[in-house]
Amino acid sequence: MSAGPSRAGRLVVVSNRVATPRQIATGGLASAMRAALSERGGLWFGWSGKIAEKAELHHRHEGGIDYATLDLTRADHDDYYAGFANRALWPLFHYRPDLVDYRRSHLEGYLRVNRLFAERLAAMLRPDDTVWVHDYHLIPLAAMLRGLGVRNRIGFFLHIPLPAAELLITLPRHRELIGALAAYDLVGLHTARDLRALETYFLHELGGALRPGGLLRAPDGRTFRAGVFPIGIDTAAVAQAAREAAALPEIQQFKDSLQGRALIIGVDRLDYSKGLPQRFEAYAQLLEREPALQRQVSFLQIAPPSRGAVPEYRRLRHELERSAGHINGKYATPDWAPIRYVNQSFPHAVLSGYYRTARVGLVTPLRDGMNLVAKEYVACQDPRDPGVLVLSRFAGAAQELDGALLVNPADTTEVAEALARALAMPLQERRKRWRAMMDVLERHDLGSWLDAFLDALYATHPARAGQRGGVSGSSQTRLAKRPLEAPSRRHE
Ligand SMILES: O=P(O)(O)OC[C@H]1O[C@H](O[C@H]2O[C@H](CO)[C@@H](O)[C@H](O)[C@H]2O)[C@H](O)[C@@H](O)[C@@H]1O
Ligand SMILES: O=c1ccn([C@@H]2O[C@H](COP(=O)(O)OP(=O)(O)O)[C@@H](O)[C@H]2O)c(=O)[nH]1
Repeated sequence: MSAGPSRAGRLVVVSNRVATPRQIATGGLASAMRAALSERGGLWFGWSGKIAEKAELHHRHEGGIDYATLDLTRADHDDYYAGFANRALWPLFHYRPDLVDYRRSHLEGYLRVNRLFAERLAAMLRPDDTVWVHDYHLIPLAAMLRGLGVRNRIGFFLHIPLPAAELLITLPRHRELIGALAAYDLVGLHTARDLRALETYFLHELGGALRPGGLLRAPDGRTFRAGVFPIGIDTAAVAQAAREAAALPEIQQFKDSLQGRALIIGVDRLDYSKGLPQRFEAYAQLLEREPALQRQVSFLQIAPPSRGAVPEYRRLRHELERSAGHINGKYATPDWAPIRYVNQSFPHAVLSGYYRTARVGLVTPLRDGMNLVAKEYVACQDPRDPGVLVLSRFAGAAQELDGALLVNPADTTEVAEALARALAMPLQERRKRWRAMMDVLERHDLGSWLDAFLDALYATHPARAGQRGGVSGSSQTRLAKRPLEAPSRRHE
């Protein structure tokens, strides 16, 4: 626990995805915030995950956390979540402008839901609450809260990459959207590259200024702090779970099924940002280049379906089914299947056993904000006989885990070579690389991430009323009102 600035009042976390204690949290944000809040208590506000006739608010208290979750109507879900958030912001921020499907009706829905969140949340806030908003679904939330008169400290954390300004400017109305970040007191990002992108954008696109001490100044005079806070995992707890997992019957059975073969593991939501088709191709190349490895290795890819309402995700699912079928058809023998491709999610207790069993953790996203799977894989290893992490240089985690074999995921030959090297790596080198990574994970765990962000947030002065161009002014009004006044065109 930090000895930083005083933390009086309640912590209110706001995120689109909320994970209650009994759900499997497939997604790093939900895993991390659940761990964070269960330690400190507080209120978690967000989408209930349900679609209903009207936006009803549900309250419950469980595991020391107060949950307030809101249902979404079908139209709100489709425009805000499956639409603007996941067909415009997600692909653009992951450097896939080719996949952006921008529609004005989606942006309107996005703003409508942000306003709904702001109104419902404002009614629940106490004067000394500190609000922590998460991710790209809710960028304009603080601007809208300020417009409703909320003066509390409000922080924001972006869990995904922030792309270079050249890409951001392709988003219609980017100035109002990205400019709305100035309504927060603190904006946190995973890497220095993301922070550079934010500073460059504010400087060159918005005409703002950089001020000493990590302060950014918007053209209307508002200032806010921005900083790099790489998210961590609960390293000690994850390592402990992995030690205990060996006793689970499903892990025993799984190990038996390998019949002594070396395991390569991948664990990812079924998302095009994770580079799965390229990963399958790299594995096929490995089998082709190193025939001696055939029947000696097994690749387990866990890929729980994600965002099935978005067509690009459905297409990816079909593509991977074809690819896994093709590779198995080409190389399998009656008693060996090269790929075990599983569209199912597993609780952390079981996953940690799979991670520990694997000789290689294969984490090759084309872009990723952080990638907690990479960190979990390392934390789950047996220190006496650790596996090797093969990691994309485009995951935020690569900035910290330099004991991994770093690869360009688009270069499938390079990935195949890294796999061969990982499988053949002597014990001494494996130990050295693992120790270097584990040191980082022990020093910068989930608790220290929370402390660092919250200390920085509590150290800000939420004297919003005194600032020129308060958010109840220009940018909030433009953002919230104009699209809602535009005629609703559902099928552009
Ligand atoms: O809520 P979903 O649409 O089901 O998606 C799951 C989450 O995916 C993204 O996670 C990100 O956060 C991780 C933790 O910081 C990070 O390691 C990872 O690189 C990111 O992709 C998304 O940002 C979350 O909002 C989603 O809940
Ligand atoms: O079957 C699964 C698959 C994934 N996860 C968790 O989902 C998170 C994925 O986070 P990551 O940052 O790697 O990527 P994201 O899905 O958030 O983009 C990790 O904590 C995984 O352990 C899980 O609990 N069960």
